Amino acid sequence: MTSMNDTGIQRGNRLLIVEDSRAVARLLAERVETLPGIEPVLAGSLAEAEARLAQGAQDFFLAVLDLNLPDAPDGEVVERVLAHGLPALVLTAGVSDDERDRLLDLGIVDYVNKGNLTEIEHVIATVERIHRNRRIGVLVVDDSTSARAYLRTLLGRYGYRTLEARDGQEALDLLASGTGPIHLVLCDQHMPGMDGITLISRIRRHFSRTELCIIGMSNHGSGILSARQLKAGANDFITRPFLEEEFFVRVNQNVALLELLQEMRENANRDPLTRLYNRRYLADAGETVYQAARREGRGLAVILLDLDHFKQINDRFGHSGGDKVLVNVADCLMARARRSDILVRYGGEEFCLLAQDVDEKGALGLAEALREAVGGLELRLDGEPLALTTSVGVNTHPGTCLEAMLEAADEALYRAKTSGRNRVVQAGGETVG
Ligand SMILES: Nc1nc2c(ncn2[C@@H]2O[C@H](COP(=O)(O)OP(=O)(O)OP(=O)(O)O)[C@@H](O)[C@H]2O)c(=O)[nH]1
Repeated sequence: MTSMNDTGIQRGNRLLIVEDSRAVARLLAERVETLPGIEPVLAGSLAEAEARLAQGAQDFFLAVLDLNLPDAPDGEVVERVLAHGLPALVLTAGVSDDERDRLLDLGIVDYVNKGNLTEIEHVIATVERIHRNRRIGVLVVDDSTSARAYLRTLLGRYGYRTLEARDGQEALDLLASGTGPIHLVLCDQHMPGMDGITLISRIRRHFSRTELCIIGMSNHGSGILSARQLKAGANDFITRPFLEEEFFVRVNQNVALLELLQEMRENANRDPLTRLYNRRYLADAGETVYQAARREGRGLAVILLDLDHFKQINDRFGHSGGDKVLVNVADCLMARARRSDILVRYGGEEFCLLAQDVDEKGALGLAEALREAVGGLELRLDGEPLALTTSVGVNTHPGTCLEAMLEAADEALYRAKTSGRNRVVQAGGETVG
């Protein structure tokens, strides 16, 4: 198995813009400044660009280069920048086919006609893509060493992190190990042991289209294979030999679509006010956690918290005041939850924590700590200090299903409310605090 194969350089968030036209440089810099986390650095000449790079080439993740500079009229800047291992996007005022081929052969990311404003948007989209790609893992599965090396070089040009596997089994092992993370699999068809179609269908047994995308690769003339790869679960295919530009368009579009799907899924699972997970997420992810805990005989606790007399806060400070309190409580609970806990906004002013690997004593201790933490929040609304308390229901009895666990915790919470509020009550048990 071959390990992570990016250049190993931790690149920074700076974008080098080498452009002698002040108007174009300013236009680019202003657009780049709207992108979160990217810092544009301007240079008006080759000498200035080299000075910037000498201060720390690794601070930059990409360079946007004007081909004609006062001290480098014939595109000399391209090779100088590429020598630093920095991906380069070239701005031209129109190039001949020969010149374009020469630039692509040098290994630039792309070339763009800077005279055209819509092309400037393409530059911005590419800058954003490459910046994000540092977090995108691509697994290349191919038995040919040279094919893997070629794909790794291409992917590196766009800033992707690349992993390699020599055959289907290595690929499955790598995916199962959780190394990565891996967002895209580029998969050759003809490999010893397991062919591409078999590998694709085996990957799809474990990874949905919202988890990773797959692009199958087959040789020119293999006709029906691409259709079979798609039917097996590939999102797309590339016929070899391919034009590098087509390769990048397909890879980038598939990754962008995956990100969009993941963002939509994330939003569907989150409460928009507090950004905590929502009840729908608890039903999905909680069920998996519940089943695993039952199977492995591990302790599980449901802790339901409901803020006391919350209606009065809304009545006094308005809905927006109430919202601020909910956000503060959510942050407070989040700060105390462990990574393995599932914390959700369960209802209006109700929160649920599903805690793993916890026994009865631990769960009651945690519930009490959460009650105290909410009670200890120093909140002010309209300049007035606000005392907040919460009632808590706890259940550590596994019951027959997660739903039953939640119902029993809810019943305990009801008893906490009716017995005076600001206390923890255990399902089937006594008041704790
Ligand atoms: N500001 C705000 N209020 C909400 C939200 N969701 C629910 N609420 C309010 O939360 C209040 C809940 O009131 P009740 O169910 O009567 O409970 P309570 O006043 O907390 O009283 P007890 O639970 O019995 O202690 C209602 O006034 C809801 O309008 C929200 O997203 N934002």
